[in-house]
Amino acid sequence: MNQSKEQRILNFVLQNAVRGDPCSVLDTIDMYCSQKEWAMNVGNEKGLILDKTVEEANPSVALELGTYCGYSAIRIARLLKAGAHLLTVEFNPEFAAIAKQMIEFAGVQDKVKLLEGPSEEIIPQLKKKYEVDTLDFVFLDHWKDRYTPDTILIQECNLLRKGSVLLADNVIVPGAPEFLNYIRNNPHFQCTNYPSRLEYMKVEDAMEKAVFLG
Ligand SMILES: Oc1cc(-c2ccc(F)cc2)cc2cccnc12
Ligand SMILES: [Mg+2]
Repeated sequence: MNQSKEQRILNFVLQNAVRGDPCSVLDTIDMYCSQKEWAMNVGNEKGLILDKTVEEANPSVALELGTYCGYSAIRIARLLKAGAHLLTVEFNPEFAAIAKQMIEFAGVQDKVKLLEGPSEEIIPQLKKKYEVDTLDFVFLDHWKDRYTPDTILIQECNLLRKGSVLLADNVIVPGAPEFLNYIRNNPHFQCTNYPSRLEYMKVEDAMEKAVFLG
């Protein structure tokens, strides 16, 4: 059975990156996906925006929707303070299996909890099953038609507090126009747009930050 692209990316990391060194894993994924096979990692350009947003938020509890191969989970986890942790949700079992190995190779597994399943099922479980009080940071990077319903669900589950930071990838490409309309017209959020480029491509993309005002 021939390998998936995601398996090829993982193998390239296992053979070329430094075990326990998150930055070398990120650089190796970026090298493979810019030179060999495009893949939907947030990449280094938008990754720098993600870094700055995470550093500014300095979250104790972070949530990621859309793990894929684990690139942004590693990117976020490497910046977390002692005792802080990231919960990352992946619906696709093949992707989750790859991400688990990628996260362990990078050495950030103690800071990351990978939850496999649909976001709409997992979000309502966060308080009771995963002992979350509130989320300090949320990275939305899953299917774009889930951005709005999951943002509403997160609010309904009382998971945000004054100052919680949401950051959404791909608001230009593939695009999340309905989410932009929802969040920019919602008086409970203060929004900022960060123009950038689609990972590994000379194509315009952007990230949207939304701070919950309570
Ligand atoms: O960063 C992403 C990029 C794309 C994408 C796919 C095909 C294209 F031609 C362009 C962009 C899809 C994503 C789906 C989920 C999370 N992130 C994505
Ligand atoms: Mg993305």
